Amino acid sequence: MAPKIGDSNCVKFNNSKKVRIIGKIRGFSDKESETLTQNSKPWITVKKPHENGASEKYTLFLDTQPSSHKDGYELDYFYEQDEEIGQIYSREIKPLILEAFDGRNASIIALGAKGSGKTYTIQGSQEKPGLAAMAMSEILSKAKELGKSVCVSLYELTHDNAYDLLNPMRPAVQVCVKSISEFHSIYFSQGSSQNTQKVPTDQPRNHKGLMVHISSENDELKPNVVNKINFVDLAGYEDPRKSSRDGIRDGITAAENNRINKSLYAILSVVSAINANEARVPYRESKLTRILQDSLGGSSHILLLTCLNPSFCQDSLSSISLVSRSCRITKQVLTDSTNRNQSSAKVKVQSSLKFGKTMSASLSLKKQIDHSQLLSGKKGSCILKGRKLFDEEKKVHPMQLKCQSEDASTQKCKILPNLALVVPPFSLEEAPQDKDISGCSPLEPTKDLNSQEPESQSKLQETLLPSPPDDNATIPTNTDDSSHSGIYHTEAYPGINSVPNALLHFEAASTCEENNTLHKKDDSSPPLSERIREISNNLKSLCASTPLRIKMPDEAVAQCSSQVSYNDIVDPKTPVLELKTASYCSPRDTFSNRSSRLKNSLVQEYLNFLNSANKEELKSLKGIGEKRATYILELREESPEPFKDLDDLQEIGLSTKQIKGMMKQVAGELFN
Ligand SMILES: Nc1ncnc2c1ncn2[C@@H]1O[C@H](COP(=O)(O)OP(=O)(O)OP(=O)(O)O)[C@@H](O)[C@H]1O
Repeated sequence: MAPKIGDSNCVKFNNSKKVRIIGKIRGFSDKESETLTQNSKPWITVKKPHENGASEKYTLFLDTQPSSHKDGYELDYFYEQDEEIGQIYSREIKPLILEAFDGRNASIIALGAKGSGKTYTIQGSQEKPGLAAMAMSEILSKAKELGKSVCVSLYELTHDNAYDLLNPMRPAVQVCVKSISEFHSIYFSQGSSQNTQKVPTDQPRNHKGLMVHISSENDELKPNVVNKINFVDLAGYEDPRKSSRDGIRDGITAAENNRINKSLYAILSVVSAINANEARVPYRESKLTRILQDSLGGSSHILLLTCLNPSFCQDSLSSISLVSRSCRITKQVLTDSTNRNQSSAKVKVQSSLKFGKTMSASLSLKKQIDHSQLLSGKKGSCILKGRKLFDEEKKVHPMQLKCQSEDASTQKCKILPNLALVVPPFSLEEAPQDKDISGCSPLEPTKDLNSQEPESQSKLQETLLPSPPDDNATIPTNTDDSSHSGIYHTEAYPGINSVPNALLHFEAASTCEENNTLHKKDDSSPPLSERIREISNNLKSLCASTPLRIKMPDEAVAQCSSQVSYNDIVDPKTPVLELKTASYCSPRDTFSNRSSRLKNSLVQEYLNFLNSANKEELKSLKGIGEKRATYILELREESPEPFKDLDDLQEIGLSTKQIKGMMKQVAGELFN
């Protein structure tokens, strides 16, 4: 029986804490209980806050955790094996229901290794309902009391395509639910009853979501306001390196596993960015994060529930490691990323000056940085590392320098117009017009996409996906403004008509990106020397190519010359890309532009190599011996691509001088 709202042990979310990360070790199944011996020892030890000194966190210690995590994994709360789902419900979910009726969206996301109890906890069964079913009971009775209506959507993400479980072949379905028995018949009979359909897939691992829409169509004061609570049962995390020789594990190919893991990393990157209050939240990196966007960003609350297997499980260890990083970053990582933003802005200013333009930019940020603390203390460096591992986009692109904070009025943010020779990432609206910079034509979806994107999916996405004007901004959820509510009407968001196209474009781009990743992950990746040769050849073709020039809109350039205040900021505009074959560029300029591009691609190849090479290949590099190679593999276990820029090599104990030396050697090999 679900507890009633009003219990005293509810967790109180507040505005500054949008993300709460909890853990649950699942109970033994009957079969497991039979095989337990008296000598079976728990593999997880938990330190509660009062045993943890000043920390308010729970710390988990797991058997065989890597030395890089000897301090354990921090979580906001931890539910023991014998604690019931009802306890999680009363403490964690009830406050979110109250908030949803108050206008705040919420996402409850369960992740963990395969068999860690995610489905049991989120969905459960008719006999033992999970969190979603318990919540529905409460939501329905509260909706009745307040005269609101409740609809649900059930979807599944397979091969990164979204299917509506209520009818995968038709446009997205929202089914109005009036009673809990009606809900049970929909929810617990997925794929078997006439109400629900089997998704046309052979995929045993997929993400499943329940989206509950609470709308106030009968409410005269706030008509058409919709708020959402999402329950997401993510596919189980599986270490990408544990596939069998033929690349298949549990019926899943290595490529598919990478794709699934990529969407898990994407959701953690989003949570991590929101947790750190970062200006850019990478919603666009997976379809799931797009679907959940308006229930993750803005004032929404996120509850990340990490499910753990009761017996030793390497995948559980890896998943807690991934999650703990999103949890730890709040304070230190904000300063770290802030620091990066600042230095990145400085670099851009300097490079602009080099190009002879006058610019001014400054960032006034809420949190001040104690850089020495970050770099000196061991913990600091560990946190720095953790953040780096999730920092998908190290350099803040000036076009993305949009300050977002709870108290915007106290902040000053300046847009730094861009003169760097970097083509900015396109926004969804701009995508179709933009030149393709990734090597894939945005207007030509891949064959795979054509074959796997039936019209019904686009329609589903049209309904499920919010259509924010900008990937960089989180969507505010405001009960007083229907345009910000869960359901996006085309009148409110004129851009929504372009979503299916834009989505295709997004997919095409991400498919390319994925192909690159797969290429990187390929065990048979060529050794560094071969890659260097490849770069050398690329250089030749690069030299033969047409120079790219980026033209700034006049008004933006004009703004550069004077100080810009927060209020003056105009929406950044994508610079016009011009292909000028006839324009004059001095040979020296051409040479330095091209050699700096060559340098960048060489560095990138080197990092790719570090992110994918095996131990022996790593040891063939100058400065990397047995110990460092092992540590690199350990880092890769925690994150698929731990090295995103050269500074990250400091994590493996290399000094700036050593890193330079390594790169010189690599570059020198080009001429051997
Ligand atoms: N608290 C619990 N008590 C007893 N049995 C449990 C508990 N939680 C999960 N189980 C059992 O453990 C098994 C795995 O659980 P479940 O299917 O929920 O895992 P999962 O994480 O969703 O797995 P997958 O990633 O494969 O979907 C099931 O047989 C389930 O009944």
